[in-house]
Amino acid sequence: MTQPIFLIGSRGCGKTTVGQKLAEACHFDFVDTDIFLQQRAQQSIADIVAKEGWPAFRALETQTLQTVTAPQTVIATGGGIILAPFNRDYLRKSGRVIYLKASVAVLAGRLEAFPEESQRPTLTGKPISEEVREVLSQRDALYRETAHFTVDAACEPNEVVAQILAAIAAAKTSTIPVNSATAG
Ligand SMILES: Nc1ncnc2c1ncn2[C@@H]1O[C@H](COP(=O)(O)OP(=O)(O)O)[C@@H](O)[C@H]1O
Ligand SMILES: O=C(O)C1=C[C@@H](OP(=O)(O)O)[C@@H](O)[C@H](O)C1
Ligand SMILES: [Mg+2]
Repeated sequence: MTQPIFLIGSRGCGKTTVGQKLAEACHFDFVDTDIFLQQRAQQSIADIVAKEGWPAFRALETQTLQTVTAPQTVIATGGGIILAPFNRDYLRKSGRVIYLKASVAVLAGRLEAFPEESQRPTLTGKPISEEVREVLSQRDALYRETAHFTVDAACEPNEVVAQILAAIAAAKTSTIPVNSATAG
């Protein structure tokens, strides 16, 4: 299996953390669209959004997604990558897409502990747990329609990696189409 593996899901679900471990486990390269984009732009996401607005960030994100997509690579995306229909289609066509799903309580707990505000400027102006609830209710269906597999992102990172590897391995040996083989 050399297809890229894309990790999608809400802020704080662990895409960056799990992505690094998954890449090590598969002997794949690792790229994070947010880290790549900020290095290229030589500024933080908070600065890009403050100066140019969210649409400018979203355009850079779509460009970055295409630039970093490569075989044998695990790609951690930003939580809003699935907002653009182009990105949703591109992700599904270009590799295996994994939704790291977690509850509002788990996500809000992690984001309150590690807000990383330079990478995660507010999306709504509301307190973290209210924002997480509102944004997840808008995006959950988009994550589900984009993903080939959904995993439980509330457990510890090595366990999330194990779930992803098991889902990919099961799909390889199954005759059932990927979409109907899992919750995703
Ligand atoms: N499975 C996990 N269990 C506990 N903490 C986690 C887990 N995954 C991520 N974290 C922590 O949550 C925070 C956000 O993780 P991160 O990987 O940056 O999420 P994302 O890239 O999806 O926004 C980090 O501080 C990270 O250490
Ligand atoms: O949910 C979002 O819209 C965003 C999530 C962030 O990435 P993480 O999901 O890695 O925190 C980052 O791309 C940007 O702040 C926008
Ligand atoms: Mg991240």
